[in-house]
Amino acid sequence: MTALTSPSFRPDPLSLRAGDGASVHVQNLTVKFGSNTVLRDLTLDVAPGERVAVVGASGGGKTTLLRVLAGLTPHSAGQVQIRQASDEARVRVMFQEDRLLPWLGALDNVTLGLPRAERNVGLTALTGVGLADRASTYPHELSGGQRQRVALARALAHRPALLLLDEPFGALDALTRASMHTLLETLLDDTGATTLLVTHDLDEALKLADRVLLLRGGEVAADVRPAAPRPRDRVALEPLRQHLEGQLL
Ligand SMILES: Nc1ncnc2c1ncn2[C@@H]1O[C@H](COP(=O)(O)OP(=O)(O)OP(=O)(O)O)[C@@H](O)[C@H]1O
Repeated sequence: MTALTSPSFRPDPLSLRAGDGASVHVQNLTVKFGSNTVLRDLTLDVAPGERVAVVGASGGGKTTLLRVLAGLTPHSAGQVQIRQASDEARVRVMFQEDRLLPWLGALDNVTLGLPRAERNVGLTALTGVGLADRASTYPHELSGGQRQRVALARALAHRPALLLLDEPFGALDALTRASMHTLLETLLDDTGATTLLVTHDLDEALKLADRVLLLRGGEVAADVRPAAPRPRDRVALEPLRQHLEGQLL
């Protein structure tokens, strides 16, 4: 029985905090689709609260890694453990498409699947993404950026210990994406969730992550930690960006 589901539990309406972020332990992970080996003997440890960006050429296995962590894709060999010290680790995924239900308003989309006792967190999350005044607005009445903010609120309202983001801003224009970066940084500081972000955008990776993992041929080709503190200065990161870019080609 987790503390979150006990009848006496009253979530703090001002907090989206996940508790401790989850730790992720992946050992000798292999994923094959038929004769295609997509992840090959991959070993990875992620510490609680760490933010990892996963980059790499198209088809390199980034989404597959995320889907294995989310329990959506079975693995062929190896071990995957997701642990949270104080609770059962909750895992949420956010995709490039918002995947909102068109017949539900924003708040109902955010609270869908939440236990009744936790529904008030939905409004906190919607407030966190700046859309409290659009609670009853339907997805088709929102812009693409606003829909992704609702999708982010939905992920955060579940207070995940592990947040998996698969190209969440890939379909947004550059300005909206930049404002989503700022928003995500603030919200992640609030939640403490361990985060894996799959992205094609090296600048996004270097701006948001504590650690950048480059996948190539189903293996970890680079695992680097930008030394600069956040918020990061683009100029200071340029040598590291060029180094990673060289390995992406
Ligand atoms: N369900 C599946 N069945 C068969 N093959 C699959 C399946 N899912 C992924 N693959 C294959 O696995 C490989 C890796 O795909 P994956 O989506 O993980 O790569 P990616 O690095 O996320 O690529 P992109 O950057 O283009 O999104 C590809 O060759 C893809 O065709």
